Amino acid sequence: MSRSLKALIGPSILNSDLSKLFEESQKLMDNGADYLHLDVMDGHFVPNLTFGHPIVKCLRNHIKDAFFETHMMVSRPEQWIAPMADAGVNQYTFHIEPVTNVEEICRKIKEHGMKAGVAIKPGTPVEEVEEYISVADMVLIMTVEPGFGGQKFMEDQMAKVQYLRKHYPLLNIEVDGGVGPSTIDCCANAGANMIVSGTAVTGSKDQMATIKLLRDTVQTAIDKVKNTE
Ligand SMILES: O=C(CO)[C@H](O)[C@H](O)COP(=O)(O)O
Ligand SMILES: [Fe+2]
Repeated sequence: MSRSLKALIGPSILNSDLSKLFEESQKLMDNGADYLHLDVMDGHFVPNLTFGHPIVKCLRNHIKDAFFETHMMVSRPEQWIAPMADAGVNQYTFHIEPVTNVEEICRKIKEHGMKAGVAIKPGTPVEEVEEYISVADMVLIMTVEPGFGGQKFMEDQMAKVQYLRKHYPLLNIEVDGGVGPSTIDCCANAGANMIVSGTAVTGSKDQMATIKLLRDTVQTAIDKVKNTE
């Protein structure tokens, strides 16, 4: 049986009311999110702080069945693998920029029962992440400088997505930053299938409709390519 790509929407709770992390997260799942994208920042790799594994573990105690992806914007990704696995994380996505042992980190993530995602910032060439595709489960192309929610989508990053999709038809490619109804066509047509959307979803009056619009747009683009093969 051939494997096929699926459109998946993972809202980011970064810009929501974090004092209500559980309620906000549950609401997103109830409104049709496929997974939750949890932005972890260490104040060193990026100039901002969010939360770490103790909070993720508390969230997991209240939300048993959602797929949790942690987007690790940290200088020492290796340090947090075991605690995040213990916190119930399903996918550990880290930036390749601050480390030299990407393969080893991916191996360790998998040994801890999680999927491994490799991420690049806008200034990092796509070739630098391409060499790790065989050891990773997903590639994240950032469409803003990591660190803050609510920034403007960087359309020029779509060339990286197009390149990866052309050469790796079944690769899970995620985009993150400034993605919403006004930029989703761009992402879908370039070939992204995993969509992180923060402000556009959490700030929307109708979360369910917004999540559906994002998913339908991406799935339609995937099906179109499938039908021309
Ligand atoms: O990783 C991130 C920022 O570093 C966030 O996931 C991202 O910015 C999502 O928020 P928005 O859709 O509002 O841009
Ligand atoms: Fe993120």
